[in-house]
Amino acid sequence: MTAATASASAPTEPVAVVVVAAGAGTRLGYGMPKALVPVCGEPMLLHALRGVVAASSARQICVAVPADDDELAAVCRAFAIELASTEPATTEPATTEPATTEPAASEPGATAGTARELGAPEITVVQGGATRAESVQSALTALKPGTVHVLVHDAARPLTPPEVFHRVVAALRNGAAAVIPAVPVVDTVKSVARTVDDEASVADEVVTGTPARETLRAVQTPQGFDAETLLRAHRTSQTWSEERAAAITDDAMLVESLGLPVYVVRGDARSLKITTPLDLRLAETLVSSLGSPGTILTQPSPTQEPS
Ligand SMILES: Nc1ccn([C@@H]2O[C@H](COP(=O)(O)OP(=O)(O)OP(=O)(O)O)[C@@H](O)[C@H]2O)c(=O)n1
Ligand SMILES: C[C@](O)(CO)[C@H](O)COP(=O)(O)O
Repeated sequence: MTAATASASAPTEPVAVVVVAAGAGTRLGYGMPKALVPVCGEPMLLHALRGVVAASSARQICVAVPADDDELAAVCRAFAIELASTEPATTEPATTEPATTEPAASEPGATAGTARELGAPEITVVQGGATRAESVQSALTALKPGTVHVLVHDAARPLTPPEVFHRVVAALRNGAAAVIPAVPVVDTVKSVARTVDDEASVADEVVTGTPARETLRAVQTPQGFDAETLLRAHRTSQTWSEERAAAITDDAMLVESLGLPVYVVRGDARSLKITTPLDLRLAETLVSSLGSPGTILTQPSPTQEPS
């Protein structure tokens, strides 16, 4: 199916959301995994998970946490309980499998059973890897069979408004195999090179070019994919050299490398990635003034251009 021929009224397909939360948060500098750092008193991951649930009808949320983590897995367990106490019961028959036969949610591949029994998305916890791409790969191995669409979302973007998820899912349902949210770049962007010899005493870098700004976008998450395509893209990247693999900064570039189109939908300034202490302060200001992801649904973005 192509984007041009797909029908907007296509039936909904099973969606899973991968939330990557295994990063160290070195640039934030809190001495703990970034996803655990509190945003207005609650772990960043919890804000992100609430945002995913408020926005999407995912049947599974697969969270990649650091290998030596207990605390983020505990956040996931607590969230599954929170969901179970707020979600209406499903019309599907409840599983007869007792929750106690499932592995604890802190174990790789573990599922928090309570939420599943009540029709909320399954929360699955896996061990992340040394890089973001490896964390995604680990989560992909734990997807439920039959998953058709996968969204990959950064725990470090805890304030992504639901509309962004909706745009991504709509593009998938309209036939895209890969779709990313993005915003225009506001600064003039330069390519640079390290200075050498005499120039090095003048400055560290020198400009090599100025790409046309109208053609540039700052890319956000969730990035959405046809599940088979994303799996194929990650499998292919596992054959890449260490140097090439180290340069992977998002999932879309893996699909690009397969020669497939990656479509772009409008992102949102509120979907900022918390990377530095200044980003954290900004996020806290946004939560204080607009509320948490589940409660900022109806607020227009202060920086959004009219659609
Ligand atoms: N090995 C890794 C590295 C990153 N991530 C996740 O990928 C997202 C984007 O990464 P980034 O913001 O760069 O987070 P960190 O890697 O934690 O940041 P830093 O480079 O400052 O350590 C985050 O949600 C992060 O948890 C991950 O799951 N596994
Ligand atoms: C995936 C991403 O958030 C898109 O902007 C970004 O590329 C992650 O980059 P990082 O290197 O993990 O900070």
